[in-house]
Amino acid sequence: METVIHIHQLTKEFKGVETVSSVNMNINRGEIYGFLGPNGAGKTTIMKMILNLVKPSSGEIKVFDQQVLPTSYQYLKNIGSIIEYPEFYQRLTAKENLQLHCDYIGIYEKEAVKEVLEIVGLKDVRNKKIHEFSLGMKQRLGIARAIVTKPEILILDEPINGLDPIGIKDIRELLLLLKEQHGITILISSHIVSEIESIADTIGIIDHGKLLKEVRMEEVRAENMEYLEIKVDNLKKTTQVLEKKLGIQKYEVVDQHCIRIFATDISQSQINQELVLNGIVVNGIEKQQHNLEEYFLKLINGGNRDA
Ligand SMILES: Nc1ncnc2c1ncn2[C@@H]1O[C@H](COP(=O)(O)OP(=O)(O)OP(=O)(O)O)[C@@H](O)[C@H]1O
Repeated sequence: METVIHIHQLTKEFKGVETVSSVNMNINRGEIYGFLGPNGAGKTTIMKMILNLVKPSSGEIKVFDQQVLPTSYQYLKNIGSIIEYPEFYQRLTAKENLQLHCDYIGIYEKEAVKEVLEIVGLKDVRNKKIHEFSLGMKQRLGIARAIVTKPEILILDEPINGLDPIGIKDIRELLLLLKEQHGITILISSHIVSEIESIADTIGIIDHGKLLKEVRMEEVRAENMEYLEIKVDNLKKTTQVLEKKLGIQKYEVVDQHCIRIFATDISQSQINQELVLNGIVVNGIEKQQHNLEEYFLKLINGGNRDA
């Protein structure tokens, strides 16, 4: 897999306070990287450092194998971004706003504006003035502006923030289309897990400036999400049977009568049978799934405990 953004030991201090601490991240070509963390975790600061808007205190950022230096700007032509809220000229139309942007950055490809308006689904409202636009439409126009230069990377800081469920769905579909049909690598931040759970290929979980985990979504699903929940009358005896008779080590005790078993090849009925054979009353056994929200909260709480 080719890494397009490589971040090594990145640290940022503001007035002696570390807001980003020794962060390592790898964003691969063609993927959607979901950058998850509560407000103030340091997501925007990292995105700004990638875009050379904020200078790192230490550490290294490489984009397409080129180290980002305070004087680097050429690489930015290959990155589209929305950091914080996208601003537009309210009295101009969507098309005029994009044309103005193209003039400003020196793109004279006539078709570019038309093309991106079509991609983001704003072709029919291209001649509407921005003050008539909904938040979702403005976000889509922001993405149109970010991709009008045909960048290979798109960096979006909380693009779904404040949108209604339909707006969220629209943006999700748009991002998948940009990834799948246009091969764009996308880094998207959010503080709401469910917003990016379904589209991210990799997630990076950040809290208090530290990257707690970087993991492929398929790994999260396979390893952490599926579990067997068993309700029993005797916890101690159950853990003994699980460990000694069935060789199961990966389990979690929820309470005195409930245990969760993760990543096991042993079938539900086999486990049930063994427990019953050993005189344990099994009041329930069923397959369940953790959602990413729980996984995320667990990591964040664990991170706080360690801090
Ligand atoms: N220019 C600055 N000067 C001082 N402190 C700053 C500056 N920029 C950011 N910070 C601080 O750095 C921390 C991380 O902020 P950042 O905006 O990167 O977080 P975030 O994860 O993007 O959160 P949010 O979702 O709220 O934007 C915050 O405590 C913020 O106050």
